[in-house]
Amino acid sequence: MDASKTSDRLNVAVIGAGRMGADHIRRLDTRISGARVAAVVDVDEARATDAVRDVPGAVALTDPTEALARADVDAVLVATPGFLHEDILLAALEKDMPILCEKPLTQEPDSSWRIVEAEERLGRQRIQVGFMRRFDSEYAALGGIFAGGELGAPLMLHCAHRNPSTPPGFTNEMLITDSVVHEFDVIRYLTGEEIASVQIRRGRRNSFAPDEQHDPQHVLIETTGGLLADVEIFVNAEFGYQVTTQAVFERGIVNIGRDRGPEVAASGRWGGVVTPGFEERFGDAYEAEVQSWVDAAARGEIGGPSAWDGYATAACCAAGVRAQQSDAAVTVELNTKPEIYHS
Ligand SMILES: NC(=O)C1=CN([C@@H]2O[C@H](COP(=O)(O)OP(=O)(O)OC[C@H]3O[C@@H](n4cnc5c(N)ncnc54)[C@H](O)[C@@H]3O)[C@@H](O)[C@H]2O)C=CC1
Ligand SMILES: O=C1[C@@H](O)[C@H](O)[C@@H](O)[C@H](O)[C@H]1O
Repeated sequence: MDASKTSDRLNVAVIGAGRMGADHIRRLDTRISGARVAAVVDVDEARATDAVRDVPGAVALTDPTEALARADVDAVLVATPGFLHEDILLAALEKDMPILCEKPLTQEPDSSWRIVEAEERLGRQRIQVGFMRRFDSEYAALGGIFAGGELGAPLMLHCAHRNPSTPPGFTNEMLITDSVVHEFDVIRYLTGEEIASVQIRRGRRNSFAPDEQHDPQHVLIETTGGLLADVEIFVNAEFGYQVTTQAVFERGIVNIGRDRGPEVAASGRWGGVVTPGFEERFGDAYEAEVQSWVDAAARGEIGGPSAWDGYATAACCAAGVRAQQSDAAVTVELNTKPEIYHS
């Protein structure tokens, strides 16, 4: 018998050792309890080898199916680009393994729905989607205010999502499918409502943005309960990384995500530090997300957003991509939620 299987630890294969995968590998190796990295898979062999160099007992592979077939692998963390998620997810579901899939679940509603159907055939939820904002302490506190009702009914949300720059190949559609997908998730999470429609206005364009992108864009969202939300998505903002939300309630306003930290007065100036990227802004949230997944896997459960959440946000993204073509609001089309996702 494989010795690692006799331990209580979850033996994780991380698929994709790029920016996010490498970060998750470090986290699993050093800060998460109850799990170990058993394998790292990357088509770029050197990258896989680099990633396991300091991880005791982990093997470097180039083929995801090889990892899934190993006796010392019993869970999968998917961190390849979104367009590759479907095949890996279907193969891991075949093995009935706990899966943490980086967002997006997949890039289109049809492929996301195929994942939901595969999980439904399995009869239980196995996939947790990496919408880490739900694990951020400020979003959680805001969620508590929504649920508690002490400020009355929520009326509006004003969101800003600013990235310093985009990697090569970041298309105009990806402003929605890769970035605003997070706002679709948190708006659903905070309100407990699905999103009914998406409208996009493209105003003045940042001349420093890559030619293929119209950056920034203004996304207008209405939930099924009539709450209005707006999102400024600005992905070449240069100055740093910023994700803010202002929630307007009947009896108060709540702001989250403003850069805080030590305010230093020195050399004739005062001020703080701008957050450079998502790793710094959401480091604690990623850690809580992965720990929640590991803990839930030991109980045969998932510990966060589900494949349904992945599907519903993919449907919002599809509406958003259509909305980029005109100024009209586009209705979000959703299939009926399967029984296994009703808690
Ligand atoms: N939750 C969050 O805040 C964030 C989530 N992400 C998500 O994480 C995922 C990965 O994004 P990044 O790390 O930024 O991408 P990346 O491009 O830095 O890394 C992707 C890695 O996957 C590898 N790869 C490509 N095809 C493969 C295959 N067939 N099998 C195995 N490995 C393969 C590449 O060689 C590369 O090392 C995406 O789904 C992205 O949306 C990314 C950034 C932040
Ligand atoms: O998920 C992420 C990236 O993939 C995406 O490109 C960024 O816009 C988000 O801020 C980050 O959290």
